[in-house]
Amino acid sequence: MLNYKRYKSAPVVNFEERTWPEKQITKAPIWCSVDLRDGNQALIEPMVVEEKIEFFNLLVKLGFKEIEVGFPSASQIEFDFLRQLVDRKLIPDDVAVQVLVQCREHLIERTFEALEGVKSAIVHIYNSTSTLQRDVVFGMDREAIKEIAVNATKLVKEHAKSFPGKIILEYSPESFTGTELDFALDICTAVQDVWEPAPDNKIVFNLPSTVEMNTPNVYADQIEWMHTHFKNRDSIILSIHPHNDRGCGVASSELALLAGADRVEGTLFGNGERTGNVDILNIAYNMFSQGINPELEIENINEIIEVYERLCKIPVHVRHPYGGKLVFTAFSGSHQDAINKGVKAMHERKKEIWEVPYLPIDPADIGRKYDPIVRINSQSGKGGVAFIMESYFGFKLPKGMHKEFADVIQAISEKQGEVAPEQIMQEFKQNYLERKEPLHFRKCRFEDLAETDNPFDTLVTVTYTDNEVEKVFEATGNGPIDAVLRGLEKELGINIKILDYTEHALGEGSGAQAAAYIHLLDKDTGKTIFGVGISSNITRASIRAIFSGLNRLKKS
Ligand SMILES: CC(=O)SCCNC(=O)CCNC(=O)[C@H](O)C(C)(C)COP(=O)(O)OP(=O)(O)OC[C@H]1O[C@@H](n2cnc3c(N)ncnc32)[C@H](O)[C@@H]1OP(=O)(O)O
Ligand SMILES: CC(C)C(=O)C(=O)O
Ligand SMILES: [Mg+2]
Repeated sequence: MLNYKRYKSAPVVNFEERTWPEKQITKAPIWCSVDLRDGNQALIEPMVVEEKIEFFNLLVKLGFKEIEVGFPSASQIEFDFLRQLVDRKLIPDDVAVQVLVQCREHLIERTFEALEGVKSAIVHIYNSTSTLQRDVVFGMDREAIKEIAVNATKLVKEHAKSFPGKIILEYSPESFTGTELDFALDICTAVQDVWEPAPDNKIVFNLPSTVEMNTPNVYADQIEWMHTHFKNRDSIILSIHPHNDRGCGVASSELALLAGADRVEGTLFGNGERTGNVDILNIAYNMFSQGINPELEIENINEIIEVYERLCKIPVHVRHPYGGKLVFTAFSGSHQDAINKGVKAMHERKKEIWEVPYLPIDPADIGRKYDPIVRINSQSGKGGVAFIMESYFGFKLPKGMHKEFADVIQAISEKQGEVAPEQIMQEFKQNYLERKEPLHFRKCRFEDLAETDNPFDTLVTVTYTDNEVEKVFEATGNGPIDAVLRGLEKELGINIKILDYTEHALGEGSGAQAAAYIHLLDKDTGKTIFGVGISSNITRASIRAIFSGLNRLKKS
């Protein structure tokens, strides 16, 4: 049995004035990527300078205006990376680079050396404020911890005065979620008093869930409490920095945005310490799926995945929201059926708003138009097979035929597992289009009897082979299909009724083929079956469909 008694529940916030449960997200926050710092510091093999540069360029391309580029005082490689960005003029004018540093004098000095030549920088200082870390890491009381933050703020302020570019201060009471709220506010206020921000020169207070310790509603309460208790709130950018220890990083972020946060720090696909930082793409695509502009250029997720996987050397999980290989694919029958109907309804009703069951967004909108929406295995059903036939090959099987053909595919999938679209098409050809034994239609001549005394309007002369023996017959009927069928009934001594007939063009243009589907009833046995034919001539396609159906009847 699990020894759960070793653990205690994290405290909740007694904050009845909360308003976040009533709110809705309506606009994108300020995004700050921490891939090159928090993400990078958690990699088995941290990125080398050239890799960081490629990642930085990707972040710029995606539209990030604030990018934490590293911890330049921590190592030469981190220092050199920032120098490369500056020396190679890789930082666009509208992008602020952010640098992290502990509240320690020599590290702050080294950080400013690294920043030389930067036009706009966010200097991000942090110290841990949680009860646990005050006790076991620092062995200090609240006042001493506060002094660390205040002294560092003074130092940054001194450096900022003589710095030629713009410096914004970001302060993180690290381990905020394990910190008493009154102390978090007290330490932020002390920093605020030293820095003296103003509405046109805001300070960033970043309230991290360094370790996710509770349910997202508790984080939201903590954020709203701070949001409503900060003084001079209009001089503050309230930033969040959720981690994902409980797997709720995205939910925590979304509730924290409702609770008053202005800014989100996170990473692509949630890379970062332990279970990761919050996945910014996930939040952004969630917004997009609700009709909100996420204000990031993320319409080509495949390109993002390619760069991310190559540089971080971490694969995106197949079930990862939006990015995973399987997240837009349905294997199961009822899902496939609903998707098939939903996609059809979208086209037929020319709907502007995307509404397809089981697909929260159109994969094509984020560059995943070649992803299979439907894959066929033994859990699949007739809707899925019909969807493959239409979306891959253009065959709009009549509804009554879905089960007949799905049964053919089901038998195969039960033996071999997944059946690829090409194999489904192959089976369709073998079972319908190329069904030429024992009867093989060769050619047909038509004569119009409309101006004659004949009660029928069409005379056909059909050449076919029966078990490879060539035969010819003449027959009359109302239209070519009726005439051919009457002739075949006589020739073969059978009684056939046409239950249904449909046809459609298979492609654009005059050279396009047509497909004809015929549903036949054998009146003697009561058996029904479909036949399918294709040709550039629709009458020929229909006659082929009759022969296909009769061959299938004979076989069955
Ligand atoms: C939640 C986060 O992700 S925070 C960011 C974490 N990222 C990193 O740490 C990556 C880069 N860090 C490093 O390379 C190193 O830690 C360095 C170079 C910055 C500092 O290295 P060192 O000084 O050798 O070691 P270390 O980080 O262990 O320093 C610990 C000392 O700093 C103190 N300290 C730790 N964090 C802070 C802080 N934010 N502000 C002030 N002091 C701090 C500790 O209490 C400890 O003090 P002690 O020596 O009196 O016990
Ligand atoms: C440096 C801080 C903001 C951090 O990464 C965290 O608390 O997770
Ligand atoms: Mg972090």
